[in-house]
Amino acid sequence: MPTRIDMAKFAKFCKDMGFVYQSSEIYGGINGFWDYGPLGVELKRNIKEAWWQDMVRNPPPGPSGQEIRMVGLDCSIIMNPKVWVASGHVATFADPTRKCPGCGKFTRADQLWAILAESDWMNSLLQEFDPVTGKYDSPRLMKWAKGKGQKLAPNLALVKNPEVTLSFLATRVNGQPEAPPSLQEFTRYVATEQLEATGLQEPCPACGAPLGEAKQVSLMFESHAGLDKTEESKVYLRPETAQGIFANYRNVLDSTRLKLPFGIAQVGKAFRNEVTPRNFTFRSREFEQMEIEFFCHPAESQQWYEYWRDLRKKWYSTLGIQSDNLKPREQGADEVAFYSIGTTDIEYLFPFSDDPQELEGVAHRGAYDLGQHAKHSGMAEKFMYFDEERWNADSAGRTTNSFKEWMKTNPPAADVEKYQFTPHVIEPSAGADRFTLAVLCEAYTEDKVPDAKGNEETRVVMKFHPRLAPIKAAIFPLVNKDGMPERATALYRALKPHFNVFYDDKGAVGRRYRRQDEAGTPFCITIDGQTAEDDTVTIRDRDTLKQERVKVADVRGVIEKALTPGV
Ligand SMILES: Nc1ncnc2c1ncn2[C@@H]1O[C@H](COP(=O)(O)OP(=O)(O)OP(=O)(O)O)[C@@H](O)[C@H]1O
Repeated sequence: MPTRIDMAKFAKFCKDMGFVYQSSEIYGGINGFWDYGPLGVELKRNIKEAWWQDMVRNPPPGPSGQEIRMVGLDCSIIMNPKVWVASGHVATFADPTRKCPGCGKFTRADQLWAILAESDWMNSLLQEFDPVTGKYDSPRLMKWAKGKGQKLAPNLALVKNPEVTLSFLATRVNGQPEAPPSLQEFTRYVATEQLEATGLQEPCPACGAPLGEAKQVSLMFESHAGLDKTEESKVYLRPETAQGIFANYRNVLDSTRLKLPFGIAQVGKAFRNEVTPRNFTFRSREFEQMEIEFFCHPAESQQWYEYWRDLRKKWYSTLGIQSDNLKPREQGADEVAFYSIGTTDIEYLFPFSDDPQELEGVAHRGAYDLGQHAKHSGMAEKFMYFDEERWNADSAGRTTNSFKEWMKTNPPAADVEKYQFTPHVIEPSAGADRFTLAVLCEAYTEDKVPDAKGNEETRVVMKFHPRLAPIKAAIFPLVNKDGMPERATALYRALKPHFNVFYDDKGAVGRRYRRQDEAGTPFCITIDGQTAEDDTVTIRDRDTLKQERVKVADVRGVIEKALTPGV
């Protein structure tokens, strides 16, 4: 089984440091909602700003070296509900869900095994199981079944029929000559045996009672606009930012006079009434998306799909995500949406799961979305694109320069589609919170460093890419005398307009370094006795621990260099 991070422990670290807090914690919290603390808000802002800078303001050239034209939008969260009828969300944005007749809790049916693997009773059971050898000790599991198991999941097969379940596990787990089973497989063995031995349904993750049948349940959050709470006043909180872009496609074309291909980007909140919010912020009910709809000629759409798919994967690596942990996966025919010509999920190996999980989907959506809005709005002509440049360029051998006149000659449909068509759309759709979580997981490192006396000590260091680091530099006067605080304050004030910097004069310098390591600050700048003599300071690198003497006037340049985008 892969090494797993204890998400409860990790969430506590994130809380203690001020990265992420549970929403409304003083009232017991609310499932699926999170707040970002002082460090977290800077981290997430840096992520969104890096995305905007690299994808919207300065995307790399296209497949033939051409400039990429991108603009932004900021749409309302509540839109005319007809948008969501046209997009298909009202009818089909739902997940298969199973209700537990025992405790009344709902579970997402298509993720049941993964959810079961994370349940309290499974985690308690795992403590009796040796994940390194993949073996278990039958008497320990028997003791669990008769003790903790009775309390946590009295209906579980292992609790009801421990002898039968254990003999089954002996053949399937200990008897397995190949690799040890994954956590989900192990869970499945426990529950499969339950099915075979007792004829019960799969167990509820919360209480172990047999679950009911799967039913589709809508994920749309509903509200009402206006004081009358009627069917007519019903509105939805947007479940994605994309539809605001499609609904404004014509407005953007008219106000910017952009020509294909071009992209429209939006960053904003989305809401999904997820059946089983889980894995810290990974699956929340309120989250932020960073979405691009890239409109292009149908004949060129495949190359644009490949451009965005490759670029988006590369972007994560340039921000410090190790390539080995990034797993782009082309969706299979069984999972891809019916209108999609191709979809690649860029997945990340989060430490809470043995399977990679989606960070972003890059979808070739064909003409589906614009086609739907053309149909439902009754304004089909607004969604057709006339490619004037191509029409003018292809004038050779034509008797008229007027497209209207030419249409009267009944040209073949394939010829017409060269000039007038519904654009195809490539959609790279990323989650700002999911990437923030990936960045937090990837950055979290425990290493050994020498303490003040030269002894080895364990430090926690958040190895954020400098562009994403919440604090770029911390400034320390070595001691609070001999003019050092004044010089340190002057440097702090000089850097503050440019970067998020932090001034700390409390405690031993070693302690101050540790605090900044935990916050992921790439540079610690110390003003010491020598500063008064030659106007230099030391800059300590968070990762290498190397200290360099640098002229005060050069400090800003050192930080700026580390923040240069690298896509
Ligand atoms: N509940 C959620 N919490 C946090 N981020 C989310 C959530 N749902 C979607 N996202 C983010 O929005 C992106 C685009 O949304 P999309 O509709 O493609 O997700 P999805 O395929 O439904 O995701 P999943 O399969 O994980 O439910 C996802 O890749 C993810 O980063």
